[in-house]
Amino acid sequence: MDVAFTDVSFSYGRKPALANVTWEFGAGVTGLLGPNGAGKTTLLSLLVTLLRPHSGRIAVGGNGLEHSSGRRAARRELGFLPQRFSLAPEMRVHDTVEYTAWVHGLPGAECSAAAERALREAGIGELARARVRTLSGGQRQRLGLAAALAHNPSVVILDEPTVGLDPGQRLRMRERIAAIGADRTVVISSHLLEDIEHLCHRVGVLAEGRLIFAGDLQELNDAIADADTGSHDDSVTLGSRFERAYDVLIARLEGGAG
Ligand SMILES: Nc1ncnc2c1ncn2[C@@H]1O[C@H](COP(=O)(O)OP(=O)(O)OP(=O)(O)O)[C@@H](O)[C@H]1O
Repeated sequence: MDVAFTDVSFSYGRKPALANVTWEFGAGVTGLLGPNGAGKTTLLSLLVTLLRPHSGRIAVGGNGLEHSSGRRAARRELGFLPQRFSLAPEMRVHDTVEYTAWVHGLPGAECSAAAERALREAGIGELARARVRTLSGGQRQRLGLAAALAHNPSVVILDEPTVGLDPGQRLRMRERIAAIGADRTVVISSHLLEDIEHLCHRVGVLAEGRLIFAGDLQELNDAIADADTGSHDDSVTLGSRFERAYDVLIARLEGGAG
């Protein structure tokens, strides 16, 4: 299912957070990169209809979010894992996701099976009977992912899903996201390139509310290599070069765009 932003702007009061963003992506895993404060959460919040653009248009599978009927139709297709979410510690894992499926409007008789499917997809099927309070940080995060998948959405939005995870948990989360992206549209935000370079073939880069790059990973790699050292040294990870080259990259891409 395709997602399209057309000339979208948003401000918090008088403070601009997104300016004239035009960006489209479809099936597979798309990365949204940018430093803290770049506008990633704002862009994702607009996509999941928590915020409304001040100008421009967003469409999910052809449903324009400017109309209430379009927002209703889009919400059925959207699953969201926010950066921060709370869980009821005494609830069991399965019941947590079953409840989320019900909140999303699934018929009561289908919610238990939907929870089982979502937990399997998130890679924590074996924890269905566990109490939430007994889960590790990585397991909690995958429970959040299962909750986002409870109503089997076509578009899955993950806001910094690997923040605070140790390397092993990060890897398991990455594997689940890759599998989920095999037959859905997934967008994942991060301020680090490390996960994105393993997961995404398409990338958008936000800086100070503007989309300064949209393209495939190879194009980004080339732009970073040029900005960083002027050479293409494959022995250094793209992530570490991205960190070093970020300011130069922004200046070059802005220069190129202007
Ligand atoms: N509720 C709010 N009220 C006022 N300003 C806000 C609010 N939320 C975000 N901002 C500002 O809007 C800009 C974009 O913030 P946003 O959270 O979208 O960025 P981000 O890229 O997701 O950053 P982070 O990685 O730190 O979450 C920042 O300058 C931020 O300070």
